[in-house]
Amino acid sequence: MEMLLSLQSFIFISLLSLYLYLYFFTSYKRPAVGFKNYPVVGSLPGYLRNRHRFLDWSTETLKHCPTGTAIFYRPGKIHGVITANPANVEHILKTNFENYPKGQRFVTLLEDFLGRGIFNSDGELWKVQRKTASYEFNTKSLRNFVMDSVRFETLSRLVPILTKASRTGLALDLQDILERYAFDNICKVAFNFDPGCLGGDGTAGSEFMRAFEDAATLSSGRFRYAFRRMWSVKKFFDIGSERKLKNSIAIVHEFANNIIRSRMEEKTENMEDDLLSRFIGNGKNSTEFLRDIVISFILAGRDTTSSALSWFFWLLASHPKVEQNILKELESIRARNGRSVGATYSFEELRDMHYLHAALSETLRLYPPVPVDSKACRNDDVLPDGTFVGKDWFVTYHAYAMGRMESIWGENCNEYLPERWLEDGIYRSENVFRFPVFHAGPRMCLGKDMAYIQMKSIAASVIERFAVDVQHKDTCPEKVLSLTLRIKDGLHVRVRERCPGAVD
Ligand code: HEM
Repeated sequence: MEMLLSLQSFIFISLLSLYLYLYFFTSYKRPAVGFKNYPVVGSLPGYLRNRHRFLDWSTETLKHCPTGTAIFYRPGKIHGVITANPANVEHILKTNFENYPKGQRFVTLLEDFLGRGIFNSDGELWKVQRKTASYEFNTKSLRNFVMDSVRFETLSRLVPILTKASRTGLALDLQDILERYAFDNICKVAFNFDPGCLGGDGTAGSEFMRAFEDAATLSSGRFRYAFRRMWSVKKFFDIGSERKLKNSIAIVHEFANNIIRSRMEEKTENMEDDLLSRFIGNGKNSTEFLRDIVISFILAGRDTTSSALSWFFWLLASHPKVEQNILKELESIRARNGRSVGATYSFEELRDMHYLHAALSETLRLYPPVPVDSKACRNDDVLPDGTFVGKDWFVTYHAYAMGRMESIWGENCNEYLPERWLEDGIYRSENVFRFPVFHAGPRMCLGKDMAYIQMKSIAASVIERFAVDVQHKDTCPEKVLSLTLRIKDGLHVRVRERCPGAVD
């Protein structure tokens, strides 16, 4: 009898252990790994159900994949691969760079707008532009030009607008203001033209800015058609969004052509420090070539910094301790150099803002302006994590998901914690393949330093003068994914002056 009982207990305990093992350590009850592949329709149903929250849906999916890589299926065949694995990112962006160009599809979809500018070309055409541009981006004179332009836009436009709003109690869309700021600034740097979209009279530039925005949004919309060639049918019949795109592009191109032509007619000694003047150089390049370059730069520098700063001000609103630390850092830099609020910061002073640099990088980690970036695979390949990639598949690295991976950032990966970037108070940069927010390898962002100068100048000037009260600060705003990651419906704020007596 006793033996029977102990046999029963043994069987019971064994079954219980098996059940617990299956429950906790196997895929039982867990979501399927990777994007679900349905017969005939591939991963499309999941994509269509989650299109409005694509970034979070794909992040959840990648988190459950053993190597952070998932295959995406088109009806009937494999479409491509999405990865959040740093070793794969290094392979795609650097080690096997030649095998992962932008590719024909990307280039074709953006060609009407961007031509073959640096942002939209591969091979030799890209190399030539990259060589000249990287040389120019490293010159001190360009840096000074950027500093002057940022100083003017901040003191003459941004601060007065916020001061007025604080005195009248007016609510503002801070994202819109930051986008206008960035557009003015990048036009100045690209071809020394001030569109005056933020607080200027704006007549010359407003139409250009609107047309540019439409052209960028409608061109990126071509990537999202469920039927891939639908846009070319609409283009052929000149209807709907394609008709609007054609008109917007015509405005942008005419505007840029006029500036370029008149600049080319000027004598060389009148040349300015802007990028166009530098590219005109020996006078051998055609108007069209120069136009494509300038438009690529405006596109690259336009919405990226404004996107980062919009998310930064939203995060800051619910992290008062971070705001205090930034204020303390600014105070100590001012005290050290005997300057009062209102005097602008020099390049060296901006460089010394380690905590602010960390707070901005931490924002970029959680809300990268370019959250996903795709390449085309030229020849069959195997990624370092063992994933096979076929010729003509797309390969996407997911910077947004990477910022949320425990394997990269640890258990507190979802927290906003600028301190993770600091060692003894000094900013410590992260490996670019774990933090590919500015891309990496030969095609790494050329405007990174310029972006930090601009972001730090704006953040410092605003924070030390104004308290920014964000409406609904405790709810994460809805995201919109066009070419960059924006806040849907803008960032609505009221501002209060901190020190009305500051020198302006
Ligand atoms: C926070 C701000 C910024 C972020 C996060 C950012 C990020 C990026 C990323 C991810 C790419 C690669 C895109 C691709 O695959 O083609 C890129 C390329 C580029 N960026 Fe930025 N960018 C920023 C600001 C700027 C600014 C202010 C400029 C100034 C003009 C700029 C100029 C460029 C250029 C020219 C390229 C193309 C490089 C090439 O293809 O060789 N970026 N950037």
